[in-house]
Amino acid sequence: MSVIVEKLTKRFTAGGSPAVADVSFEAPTGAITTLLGPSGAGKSTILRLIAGLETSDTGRVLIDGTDCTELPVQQRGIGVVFQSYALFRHMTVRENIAFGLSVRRQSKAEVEARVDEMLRLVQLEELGQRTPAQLSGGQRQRVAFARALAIRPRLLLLDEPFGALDTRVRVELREWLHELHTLTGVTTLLVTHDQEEALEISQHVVIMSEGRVAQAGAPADIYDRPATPFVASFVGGNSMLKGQVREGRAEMGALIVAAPQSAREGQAVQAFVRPHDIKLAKKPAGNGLNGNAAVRVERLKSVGGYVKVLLKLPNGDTVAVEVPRGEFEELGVVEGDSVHADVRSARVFVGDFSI
Ligand SMILES: Nc1ncnc2c1ncn2[C@@H]1O[C@H](COP(=O)(O)OP(=O)(O)OP(=O)(O)O)[C@@H](O)[C@H]1O
Repeated sequence: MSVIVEKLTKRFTAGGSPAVADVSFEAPTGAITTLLGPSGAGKSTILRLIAGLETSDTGRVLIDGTDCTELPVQQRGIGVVFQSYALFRHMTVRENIAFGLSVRRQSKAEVEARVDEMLRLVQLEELGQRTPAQLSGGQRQRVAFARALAIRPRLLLLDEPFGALDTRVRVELREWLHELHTLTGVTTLLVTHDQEEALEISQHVVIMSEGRVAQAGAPADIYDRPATPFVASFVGGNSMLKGQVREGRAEMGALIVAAPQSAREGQAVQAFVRPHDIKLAKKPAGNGLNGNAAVRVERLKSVGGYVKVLLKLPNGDTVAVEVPRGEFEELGVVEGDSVHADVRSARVFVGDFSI
């Protein structure tokens, strides 16, 4: 069941700036689509508009080709999981999962069978008689998924479902959700502000900024070809460098990369460089445009299998580089040293821009 959002606009205060402004996108059938963006970008509001929990000022929501804009929440066939567990505290896990089913007038045996199936699906077969207070945060969230999926929704909406959990559980559950989705195949729309989660888990990403869609596409597309300075600054951990076009090249202090073909002499540029796209060497490499750029190692930080190197350019700009630990040891530099930096690739934007 695909979801098509057409020109949705929502203002919470008359005359104020819209929380969602003329938003259109498609969430493809059977895929996980992520709405990714900073806080206040309008992600949750879009999800609530699709669920029918808010009414839009203008625009339409089509689920599998049917206009659902006016349809009451219960008739949309949607399962929702929020960040806060929203489980009933006085009910057992089984009762929580059965909740939506009982309302649908199914026989007791049918309900019990479906609850068993859901408990197996979320791997909590042993915990059906516990109450939410007797579960860990991760387990509670799995119950919330079981409850949302029990009604056989045609669409699953997830609003920061792992937002309240610690990093380790969050990463585990991300993998778990991926497997769950492979088993169920339910069209899913996930709201997150965590780009790693978005890039890892989804087949389609919609980047939001200030109530609007900044870019939509496959995760690799967005990562490799950010369409605007905002997207480049938000995704990929890029460092941003300012500079100018000179002789067909974008010069940012000591670092130089090829300028886009449309660039004219003297134009301002903004270059976004990913942390693994700078090659460091003790001696000038001489094979890149800027193989001889000497820059200062400002700070070093070892993080697991790689080392984060913060470089300071002669113009005062800083650039973050990630070097695999083995490579770093061969490089043999300490804070305060000078190294030669070669930018292997950068995304360059020319002209007037704002982030
Ligand atoms: N019920 C409401 N009443 C008034 N303003 C609201 C309401 N809900 C959201 N907003 C405003 O709409 C804008 C978008 O909020 P929304 O929660 O959709 O953003 P978000 O991208 O999901 O952010 P977050 O990640 O922080 O949840 C914000 O400026 C927010 O303050």
